Amino acid sequence: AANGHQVRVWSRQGSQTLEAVLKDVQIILSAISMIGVRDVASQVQSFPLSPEAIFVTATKGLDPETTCTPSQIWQTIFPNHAVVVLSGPNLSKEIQMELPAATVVASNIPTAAEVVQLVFSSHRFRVYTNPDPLGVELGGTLKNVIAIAAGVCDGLQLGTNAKAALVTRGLTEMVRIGNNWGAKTETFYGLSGLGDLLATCNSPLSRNYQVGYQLAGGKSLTEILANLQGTAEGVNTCRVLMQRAKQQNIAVPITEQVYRLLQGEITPGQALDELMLRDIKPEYNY
Ligand SMILES: NC(=O)c1ccc[n+]([C@@H]2O[C@H](COP(=O)([O-])OP(=O)(O)OC[C@H]3O[C@@H](n4cnc5c(N)ncnc54)[C@H](O)[C@@H]3O)[C@@H](O)[C@H]2O)c1
Ligand SMILES: O=P(O)(O)OC[C@H](O)CO
Repeated sequence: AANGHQVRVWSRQGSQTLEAVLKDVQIILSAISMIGVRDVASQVQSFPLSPEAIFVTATKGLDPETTCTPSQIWQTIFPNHAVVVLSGPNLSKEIQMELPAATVVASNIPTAAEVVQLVFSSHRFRVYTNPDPLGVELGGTLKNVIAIAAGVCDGLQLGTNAKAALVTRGLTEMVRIGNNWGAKTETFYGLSGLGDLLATCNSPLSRNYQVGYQLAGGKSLTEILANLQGTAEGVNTCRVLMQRAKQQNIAVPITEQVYRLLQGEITPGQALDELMLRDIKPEYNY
């Protein structure tokens, strides 16, 4: 809107119908929580759309039923439309305050990503294109689980060394999962991977970080989620990821401890011991 584009907003709480909002639009940006993506995408399917309409997805989650990413859901339902992933270190409260930020847009159709780059770029929002939509989407999604662990680390006051080790090994875990999925390694070292990991693992504005921090403070997950403003996607992502890691035989030690903590099977202290006492090994398998 700040760039002079005409913008219409739809939400379940609003007065306008989804059909009216979508009439003749060129870009459809979805920032729905993962839990609602399939349902809303199916509703959109029943409305007439411009054949050139581009879908942009900002959701950072995984479908519990299929382990699909949000863009995969949109692309399956709209095979003839371009789908662009938008993801990066973009804590919404800071964006709202017009603080400077950068992000990444990625699509299998490069021209669609370039259109979205142009539409969203401003003097306060720097947008880069990237040719690896899966890697960009997984960066924003997988870091939420590590952000929960980072919140626990800070909540337990484990220190700067521990946090650096956790975030670095967290990135290695993200790369391992991403590679298994078919994403490119270098994408995870960019804004949508390392960039978003740094933002969420170091900010109390991150809901995922807050979940971890408050778990370390002794609150139950139910209590934390009941009082949280907005969605902490990492809780669902962690469960879906554990399912996929087991199926694909991927080593995900940090995700596994976050999962057991969220399930109430272990305490934050026990999760720490489990990670520290794992078998010693080389840093990388070259
Ligand atoms: N807030 C951020 O900083 C930020 C930044 C980038 C990306 N994201 C991602 O964007 C998504 C939304 O984040 P948010 O902060 O706006 O979360 P939020 O919880 O504040 O808002 C989510 C919205 O989705 C709606 N919704 C949920 N289920 C729905 C359904 N079945 N049908 C229609 N609407 C439904 C909710 O009503 C709500 O308006 C998440 O996946 C998040 O990871 C958030
Ligand atoms: O509040 P969180 O933890 O969902 O993080 C928000 C965004 O993903 C930050 O880029």
